Amino acid sequence: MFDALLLPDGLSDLHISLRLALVLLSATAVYYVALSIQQRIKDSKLLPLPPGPTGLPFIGNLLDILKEVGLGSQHLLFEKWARQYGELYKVKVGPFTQYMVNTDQAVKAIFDKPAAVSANRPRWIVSNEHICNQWNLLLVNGDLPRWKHQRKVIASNVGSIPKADAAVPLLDYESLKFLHEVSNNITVQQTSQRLWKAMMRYTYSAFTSQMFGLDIPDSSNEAIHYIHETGTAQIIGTLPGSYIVDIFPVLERLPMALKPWAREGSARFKRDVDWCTERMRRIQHMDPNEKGVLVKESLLSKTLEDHKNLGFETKEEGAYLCLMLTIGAADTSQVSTWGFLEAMLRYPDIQSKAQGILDEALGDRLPTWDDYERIPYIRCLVKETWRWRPPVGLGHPHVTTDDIVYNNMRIPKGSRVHLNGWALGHDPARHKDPDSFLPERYESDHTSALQSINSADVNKRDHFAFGAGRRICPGYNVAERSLALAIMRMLWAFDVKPSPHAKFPLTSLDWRGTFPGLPGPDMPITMVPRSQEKVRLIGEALKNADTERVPMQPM
Ligand code: HEM
Repeated sequence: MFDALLLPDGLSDLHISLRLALVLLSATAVYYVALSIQQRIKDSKLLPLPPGPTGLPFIGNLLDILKEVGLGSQHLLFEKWARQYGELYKVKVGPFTQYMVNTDQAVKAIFDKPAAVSANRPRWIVSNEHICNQWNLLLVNGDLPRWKHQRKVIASNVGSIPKADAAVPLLDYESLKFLHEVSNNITVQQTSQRLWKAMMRYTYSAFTSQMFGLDIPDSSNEAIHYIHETGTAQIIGTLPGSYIVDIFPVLERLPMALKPWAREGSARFKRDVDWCTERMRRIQHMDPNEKGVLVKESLLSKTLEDHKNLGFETKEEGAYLCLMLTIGAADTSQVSTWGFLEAMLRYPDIQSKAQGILDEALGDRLPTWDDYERIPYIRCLVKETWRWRPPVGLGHPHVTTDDIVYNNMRIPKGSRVHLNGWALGHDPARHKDPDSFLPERYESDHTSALQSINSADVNKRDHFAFGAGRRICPGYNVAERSLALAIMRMLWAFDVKPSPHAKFPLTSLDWRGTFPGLPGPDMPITMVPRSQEKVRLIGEALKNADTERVPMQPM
């Protein structure tokens, strides 16, 4: 019965191998043709994805986008395309294709539901692999054990409600210092660049205190520049086309001598680790009596005091995470608060209304975080600020690890998907009169950031400022406390008014910042104390806070 398998006379081993190879090759070819037919049959049932704007060969829509970047209005271009092409469109930015996700239902279907499938990041050779040595959770893939571990550390030590509540005393203190600096210095009150710097000190210090247990006492502290510059270099490295090796990854195979990006990136990583380690040593060697409770509560102290260093492979990685979290938290919080001031500048009636509500609820008492629950209008202001001026307006890209089919359209495995945050917040189908700042639109929404993000009905989500899916910002509970407190205290203490050289009508594009759609330091505002009594109360409150708290060492 095995005769058929016997070799006919005259067939050499070579012939047999050739025949076998031929059979294998044909089988593979048949297999791939079958697969491709199957995919085509599948695809034929799907609608073609809206093609998106037409672009030039190879560079795609890069020129259109760069032109708008020059004008500071790239978010408006992506918004315009969303209105033109609908829920989902693709755009070519040089050699990269980006899928822009423009409706809440599409966000749910692409980011939330298949969360594990849309949790990776693009490959950023310079930014992720060299500058950050794959230690920065914002840049690494979602299936990396380090990402999972760092998210766990953040959830249990920084991001949960109890931990966010534990950070309120730091926010209290730093916001008080900000009020004090502004209310006592007429030059700061009247110069928007000085106000910007004072606000930067405030948000940077709030987060270095929380992460490192070290604060930033004044705006000239070198740490502000260092942190800002480090974060900027990392983000620039993620922009399409910043580094040639991200376009042609094969270049990464060159010897080190021919890879300046790798040498410079690794040197930067070493510099950053040294910077963090120096601060770690200071905390390690601090006299225990000098360590106030807030220092002990910092993420760095907890990492050092835990006998397993919170599970980090090295203490240095823990210290580095403190820097990454400060980078993620400080600028976004600063520009959120600055965006709120833009609203107050342009909507004086809303400012007066909010001040009236606060005055009625508090009299002349300084607002605290506990007042947030008691004064629903403040929640409306917080939500409206993040809808109107989302700090990450074009989303941070996720990469898919499998095909995703949405509304009969297929996003192939390996695609870059962006939550088009600005377009979503300004979608007239979602928000009536979307370009106006109207906190009243949230009057019947009493949800916290946490509740809204977890709302089963995506249509009820307040906004998408924190992203979506598995990579959603882990700091939203802290961010909500930070913005709410800043809003209450600034409204209580100051009138926001146009500066004498403001050009009318006020147009955001005249004072654009580096975050798309958000105002920068040239926004023509002044902050005038509402009364001398308030200035006195601020001084008294800061004096009491200084006596009660063990001073922190500066960064
Ligand atoms: C106004 C405040 C903030 C805004 C608007 C904001 C927004 C965002 C956005 C849009 C993302 C990307 C989400 C995605 O990929 O879908 C993100 C990621 C992140 N944010 Fe925030 N954020 C804020 C504050 C904070 C704070 C206070 C912290 C820490 C205490 C923080 C830590 C992070 C980290 C670590 C990531 C990376 C998460 C990952 O890739 O897994 N952020 N944030």
